Amino acid sequence: MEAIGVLMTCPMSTDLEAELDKRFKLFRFWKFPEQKEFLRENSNSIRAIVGNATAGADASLIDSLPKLEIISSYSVGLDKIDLVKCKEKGIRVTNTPDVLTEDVADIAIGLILATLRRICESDRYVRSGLWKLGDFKLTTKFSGKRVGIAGLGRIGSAIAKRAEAFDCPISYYSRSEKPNSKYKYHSNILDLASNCDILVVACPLTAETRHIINREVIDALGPKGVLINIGRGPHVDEPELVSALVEGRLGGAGLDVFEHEPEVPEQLFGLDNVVLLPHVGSGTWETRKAMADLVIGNLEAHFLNKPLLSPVV
Ligand SMILES: O=C(O)C(=O)CO
Repeated sequence: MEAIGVLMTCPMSTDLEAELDKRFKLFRFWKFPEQKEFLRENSNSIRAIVGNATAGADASLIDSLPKLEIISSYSVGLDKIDLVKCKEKGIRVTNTPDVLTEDVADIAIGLILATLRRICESDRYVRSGLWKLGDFKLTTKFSGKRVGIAGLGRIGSAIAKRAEAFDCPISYYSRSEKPNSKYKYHSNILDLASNCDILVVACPLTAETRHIINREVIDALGPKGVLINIGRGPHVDEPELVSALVEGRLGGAGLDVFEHEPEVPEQLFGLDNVVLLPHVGSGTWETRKAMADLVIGNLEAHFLNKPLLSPVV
């Protein structure tokens, strides 16, 4: 397979790069400042793309690669890939489901605890020597709080399972009710937000779910409510979120993703009721290795004419 050209869209894992280098002819797209010229020269040798949650494959990249057969994404989310175009052109698409579910659900619970119990602020309190001047302020209990989940897929369900261990009543919103779920279903996000203390965004980003967390939803969650986002930044109308937090109309937020990441609104930096993470939901050695194995496994399966391991298209 050494002659098969694989285009990696951005830096994502040096281990994955090394493994791809061993098996394929790997092109590192980000190393070519003149990308148009690069594509003119190399488009006929590229048969696969490896993308991720930062850089996938839009219609123009797909159209510029006449020999493209498969996009193997180093992510579960597919919002950076033009799936309609792939279907039209018969290009296969794979992602990395399941292997990252536990890590992302763990980080959601971590964000809830860090936000309610002010773990990051407490840490800063100790480091800065303030403890010697007096005890830290009281914080908010997590156990027993009503947890609402937008999107009860693999990750949403894993978050629900974890929150159950904290004795939290769980409810959820999704496009349709899950027939076998024991959790309370709300057919719209506004009802969910009005009936929970902590709202967790765990759905895929689509045209339908873009800005699903808007001003109305934030106001329904209210000054004691907390928003947790481990989905995608564009699920949230970010300027509305920032103004609600600054004005005290929302109780707090724990965010792993941002609308224009890695740009983060600076108004958030001064707020102690907000915990900010640099999109690290799946960022453990164990999970990233499993994701890399899946990316390679899918490419090898495709080029050996075997069934794909995690096909989407
Ligand atoms: O896999 C994804 O889509 C991620 O965002 C990982 O955190």
